[in-house]
Amino acid sequence: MTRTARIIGAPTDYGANRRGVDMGPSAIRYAGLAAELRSAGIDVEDAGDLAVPLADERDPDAVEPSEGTAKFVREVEEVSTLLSDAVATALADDVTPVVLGGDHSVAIGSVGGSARDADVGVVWFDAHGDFNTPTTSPSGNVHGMPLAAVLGVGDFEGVEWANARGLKPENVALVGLRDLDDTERTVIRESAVTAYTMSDVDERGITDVVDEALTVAGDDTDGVHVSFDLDWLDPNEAPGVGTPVRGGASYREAHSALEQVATSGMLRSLELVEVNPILDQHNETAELATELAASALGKRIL
Ligand SMILES: NC(=[NH2+])NCCC[C@H](N)C(=O)O
Ligand SMILES: [Mn+2]
Repeated sequence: MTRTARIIGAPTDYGANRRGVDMGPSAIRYAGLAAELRSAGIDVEDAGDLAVPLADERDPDAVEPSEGTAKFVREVEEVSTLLSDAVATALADDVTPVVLGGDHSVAIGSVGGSARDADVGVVWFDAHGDFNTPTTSPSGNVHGMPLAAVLGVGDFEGVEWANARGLKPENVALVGLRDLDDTERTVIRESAVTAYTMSDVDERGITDVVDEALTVAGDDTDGVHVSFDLDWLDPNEAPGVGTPVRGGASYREAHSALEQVATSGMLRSLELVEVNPILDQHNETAELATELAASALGKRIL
């Protein structure tokens, strides 16, 4: 059966410190996402963009002290709720949600929607752990917190709009970490999630690591959500991201990892986040996102 992908744009940058990721969905569409997916034999629908509160009016000083150090948490809640509904609706319609960020805080909505009516595992490709809580975060930026949010860790315990119903930490695998904050490192160690650093990738090779990550995420679940932060790649490959870290995945490793995702047959929902067109060079990071989405959805060379 042909897979149908439904593109859902989440043009928000409320979770990031640098402006510009709100233009990610536009840049990825302009790079030819729909055509690329169709050429791979995938049917495509485009649900357009979510109505994100106007970012031009944002004022960090408007953040309530009672909201701790999580900046724009009310706006993030609003976007998460909209996105969670859109993702859950796509799955109910039997199509595969392909969410375009936006900063990585959008994962709160995508994982929430994907795990609303099913048990879901998550494979998280990222340079960072995104496991801070408002208390541990050095920046206050919610894009460094989405995994803690969906898992209900720390301050996020019992926060209904943030916690993903059908997700257990035992089914979460982080792949390719190379930049953790000190407290975040402790929180990850204490959690039941499985984390693979870039050193694990160096030692074991990408195939072995992703194979194990998919086993973790797929163990006794109804499917896997793939959260793909473009900053997982080396900045030489993906310069258009707000928080680049040297020593990332290569172009081939990224394709190979996502081809494995497709081959596993477990992909339930996908998101591509943190593309920042302002920092990009000639839209190459958006083009890369487009290609990688096709690999995750089953595009093959032969
Ligand atoms: N999705 C991302 N780009 N996250 C970057 C997080 C950076 C840092 N750990 C923070 O909490 O602020
Ligand atoms: Mn991230």
